[in-house]
Amino acid sequence: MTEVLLFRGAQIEGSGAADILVEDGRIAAVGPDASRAGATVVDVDGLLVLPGLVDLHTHLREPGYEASETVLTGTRAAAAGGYTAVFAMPNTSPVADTAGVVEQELALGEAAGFATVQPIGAVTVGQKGERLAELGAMAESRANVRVFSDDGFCVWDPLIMRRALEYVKAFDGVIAQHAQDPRLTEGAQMNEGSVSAELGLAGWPAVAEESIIARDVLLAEHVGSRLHVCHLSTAGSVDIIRWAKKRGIDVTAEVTPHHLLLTDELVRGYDPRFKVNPPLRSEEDVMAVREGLADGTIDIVATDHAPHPAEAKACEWQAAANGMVGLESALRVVHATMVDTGLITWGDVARVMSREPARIGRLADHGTPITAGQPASLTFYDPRPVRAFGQDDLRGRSANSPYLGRELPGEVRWTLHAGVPTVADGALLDAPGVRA
Ligand SMILES: NC(=O)N[C@@H](CC(=O)O)C(=O)O
Repeated sequence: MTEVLLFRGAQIEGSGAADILVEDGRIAAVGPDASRAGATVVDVDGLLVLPGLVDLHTHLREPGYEASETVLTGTRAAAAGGYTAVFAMPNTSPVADTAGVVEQELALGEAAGFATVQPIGAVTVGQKGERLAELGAMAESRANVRVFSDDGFCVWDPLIMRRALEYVKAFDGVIAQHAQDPRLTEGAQMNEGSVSAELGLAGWPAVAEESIIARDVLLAEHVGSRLHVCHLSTAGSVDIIRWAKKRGIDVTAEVTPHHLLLTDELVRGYDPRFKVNPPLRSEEDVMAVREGLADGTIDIVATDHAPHPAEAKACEWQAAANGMVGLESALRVVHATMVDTGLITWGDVARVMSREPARIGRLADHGTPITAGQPASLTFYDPRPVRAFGQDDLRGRSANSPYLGRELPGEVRWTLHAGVPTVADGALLDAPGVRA
């Protein structure tokens, strides 16, 4: 028996303040006067309640790269950021390209208990892009995989991409493409533009992303399958997705918090914390991805949480690894860039950070409405404080955050994973449900 919790005075977007009673992993009642004898009462006056956040793009690094992150440390970081489910990218060692590895990943998530871990399977064996992995076996495994990606690498071969799109139709799967033409980005170090020209760093042109997206939406249309585009970062990519959706192509797209906020101007300081794939782009691109998210062209925000150990970043720019951690900061960055700017509402935040990622990934029990009978995976967020993002905010194993020292609004106060607190009163718990 878990604790019965009564949250008093939570703000639900569109319906004002309400009390939320949580019992046995579910929302037992919602209303102005929900109550239960013996319930622990929690005053959440002034806090917003959101469906628990769902990240469609997390690198958990285990198995194989435990110096960067483990399933336990990564899901603790997730909980701290208000997430109750993460989709784990397959670029582990071994690569998650068989039923055995995705089932191992699932079991590690269940053992950790901080968030639901839904494995993503690799599209090709070893993510080498040469032949299809056992997509069907991963789909039929206990991990019930529906999202497949070679993220970190592009499924560059158009015939393999076509076959993958065709294959996953049988079980309503989706191919999540890392859109990057490898030839056009050989040796690339940063966005190709005026800053790269000035700094003399090899450029990573927008067209390397856009040409793959253009090809893939046409392939998805041709075979009548479902495509998801990972971490879209350029104005041209937004235009292509807008065009494809208008045409009725079954495509969805994600943007990362960092591409909503940061630009390639930051590379001038040569601080490898700002080195990421795809690279930080121009101000014009940032404005275009914000607009794309606001008008529904871009469906979701996904973190691309990519932890790296200190030594992979404490070196000169060219030698540094690509990637930024993002789970702990994502909601605050979306708050700053999209809500405080008036581009979207909190109801939209629930859609782009919970409901739609769960729907795209076909994940049950997440992104559900905040009504009686639904699973109690919830995030209580205080939008009022504004403070600098600091080391204390980082709860995973790696510290490669681009936001350290930057003022950001908001604070996650409570995270409930299936009714069990993982964050209580602003503090990440040592073990789920164990409060001091
Ligand atoms: N997004 C990143 O910058 N890094 C990713 C993989 C990748 O997409 O290169 C990682 O796994 O580190």
